[in-house]
Amino acid sequence: MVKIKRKHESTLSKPRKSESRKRARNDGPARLVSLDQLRWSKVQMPDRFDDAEGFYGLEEIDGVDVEMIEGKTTYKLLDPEGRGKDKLGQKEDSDADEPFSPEDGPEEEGEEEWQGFSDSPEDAEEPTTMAQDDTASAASEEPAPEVVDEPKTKKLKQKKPKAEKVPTKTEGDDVNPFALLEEDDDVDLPGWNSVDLSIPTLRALSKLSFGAPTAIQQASIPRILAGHHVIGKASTGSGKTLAFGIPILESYLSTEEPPSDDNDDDKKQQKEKLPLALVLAPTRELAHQIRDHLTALSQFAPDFRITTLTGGLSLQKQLRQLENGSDLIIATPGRLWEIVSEGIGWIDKLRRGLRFLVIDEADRLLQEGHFKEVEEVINLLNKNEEEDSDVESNDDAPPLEDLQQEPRTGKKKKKVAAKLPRRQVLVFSATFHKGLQQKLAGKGKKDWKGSLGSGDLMEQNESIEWLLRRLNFGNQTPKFVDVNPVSQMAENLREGIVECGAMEKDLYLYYLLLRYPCRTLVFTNSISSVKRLSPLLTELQLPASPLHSNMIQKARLRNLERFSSPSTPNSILIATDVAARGLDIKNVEMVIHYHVPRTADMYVHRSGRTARAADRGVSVLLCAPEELQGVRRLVAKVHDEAKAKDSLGRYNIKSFSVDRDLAKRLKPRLDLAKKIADSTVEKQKKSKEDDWLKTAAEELGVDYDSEEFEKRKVGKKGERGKMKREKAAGIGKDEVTAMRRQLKELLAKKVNAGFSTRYLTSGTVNIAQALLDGDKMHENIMGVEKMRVVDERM
Ligand SMILES: Nc1ncnc2c1ncn2[C@@H]1O[C@H](COP(=O)(O)OP(=O)(O)OP(=O)(O)O)[C@@H](O)[C@H]1O
Repeated sequence: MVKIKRKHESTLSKPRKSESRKRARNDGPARLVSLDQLRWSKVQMPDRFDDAEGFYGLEEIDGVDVEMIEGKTTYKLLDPEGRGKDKLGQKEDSDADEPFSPEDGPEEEGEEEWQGFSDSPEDAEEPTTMAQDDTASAASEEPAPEVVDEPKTKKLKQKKPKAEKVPTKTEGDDVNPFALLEEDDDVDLPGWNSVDLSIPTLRALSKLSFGAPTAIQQASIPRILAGHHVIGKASTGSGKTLAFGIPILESYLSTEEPPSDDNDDDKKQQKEKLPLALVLAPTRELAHQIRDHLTALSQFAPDFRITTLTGGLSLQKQLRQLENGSDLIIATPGRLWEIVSEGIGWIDKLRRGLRFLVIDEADRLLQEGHFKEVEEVINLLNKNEEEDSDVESNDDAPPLEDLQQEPRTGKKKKKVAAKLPRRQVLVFSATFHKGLQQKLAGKGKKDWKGSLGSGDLMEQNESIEWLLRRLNFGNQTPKFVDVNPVSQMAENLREGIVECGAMEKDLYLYYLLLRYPCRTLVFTNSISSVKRLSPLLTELQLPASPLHSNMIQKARLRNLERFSSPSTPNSILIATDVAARGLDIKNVEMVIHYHVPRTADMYVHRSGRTARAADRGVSVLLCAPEELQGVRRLVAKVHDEAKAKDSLGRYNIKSFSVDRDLAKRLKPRLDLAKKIADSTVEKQKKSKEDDWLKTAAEELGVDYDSEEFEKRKVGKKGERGKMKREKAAGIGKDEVTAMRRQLKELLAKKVNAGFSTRYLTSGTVNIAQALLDGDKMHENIMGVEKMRVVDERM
């Protein structure tokens, strides 16, 4: 069998569908046909194949045998099981773009790979149809940027009843029409009355026990539903994901059309599955978390399909999910760029389909190598958009507060908006630098657009201003919604420092983890510190796992899962800033900054992994004396300075009290554990290095002499460090076993001599209070559960 390609010529017109179908019905499984009778399909060129050199218009055909009969070339259509009758002229919905599906057609190269791997439940998603709506929700055009400093409590118009999602594959014709009405009665969420939502969304919110919107949700959702671009700022853990997730789901529900019996091919073509929304997230973990969050939100919209596109997991599988149809795509910029730059037709589909572009953790998206990819993706989406980015104007449009969502009737809505953007851009973060905030709030001298200027991009590559300039807001000024204009920190967070020498950080970290056992996230500034601390704490029998960007993706996700598991309430995650943004892990009670964060924003985001939603939490900075001034400055930036300064004008960050005697008694354990951990790490490193060098030497055909190599390395890394590493790596197996035995004995001995357990009480522990009040509060800080740990190890 061959695959034939031909260059498109108008004379080689394809047979009309009805004609070819007729022929198919009359013919047998394998037939001789003329060239024009074959079902040619257009060869799709990669999206980024800019200079096609005449290749556009190329057509191809599969499943054809070529035979020479009496000097003439004849084409024989292969149809092994006679099923080609349908295939010849009539495409089936599920394989709309493929001449033969892998199941139906002859085996093709690469088919196995295409079947994908099943390492995630996403595989199970089934394709369904989705109708697109060209109109956006109603809104008025307001020239000045609207700023919402306080959450608006003003009630919008009374909620109108909405049509329930039309049942599709799981619910048959014999569904009890009253069942859905009965279920509606279950939704009693008066807290959400101010936001006009459909029944499936309300039911999910009720199931999730979200009785009322958070401030950012209350302020943003009506504006997004009304069709505006929104830039949203709210503290960490305040529910920003649903602030954009709810309007996306509402938009989907309002445009979803009931399945029709219509078999007409052309109409089916019109119902092409296009993605409705794209969320860009800076890290893979965050992308997966957003998916989980929005999957829970859309649990009563079973046909709402979410696809995550993240690096480290199978590209083929993600592509297959995209092909199956996706309403919402959640992507990291790298993987998205990989797909759109090499894939076929995706840029076009995104351009035509997207009604929402969400930039989550906007400022971070521009850091750490994402800059170029974000720029490219935005440029591609913007292409050809500038001219037609707004829908028609309607000067009579009502003001925002009077706007009301159309009832979810499942039918297309009336176009009543004034210059509504065709695609809404939603930008969210907990941190926007103060200058920009002022500009967005219209308090600066220039308006936000004018002031962004056109400076050197490379100088501004970490600036959200650059991003805002690049995003296509069309003629609409985005609404800036800021629900915490003064302090950037979460309300229930207690912050403080533990002062210690730079070389004592390991000791005080161990002290804190042992003294206040709870789910704790420890942040460091480097991967090497994560790699060192994680085995060290493991040797000390603490449940610690590492997380950094050099780990393979599956290990990253596994460690996160382990850290979040309810069965390990005192788990510890040692992480770089890859875990600083967006991660929403239940019951993280303490965040420890082993290294002082490099920026104030990073301090906000790291600390924001605790004290989320209504929970409380504590953020502890391990701070060497020489770091103190910098820390004061850093912390001052994220608080209301006027209130936070002491009489000397310094930001008054609390010093947590620690029992230094007790800490000192922990030192022998720590020193021994360090020796063991260092030896293991160095041995692993050496063996990896040796392996790598041996392989490289083999490939180059040279001899590898590890001693010779070491000699050369010394000059670079320093004699002392080298000797230390060598010593650690040189510790024999027996010695390590002996040290482990010794450590076990030390860990079994109590070090809290003089510390009476009779005061220990059960109940909830307020670690922040305990840290603030110091050791006199021992009796209040450790519950029975915690006492068990303390008894064993202190
Ligand atoms: N209306 C609500 N009522 C109660 N809890 C909510 C509500 N909305 C969201 N939450 C919960 O609040 C927590 C934080 O939400 P989310 O992760 O969206 O915060 P965020 O503002 O995006 O935080 P970050 O800035 O750290 O990314 C989640 O556990 C979420 O389930």
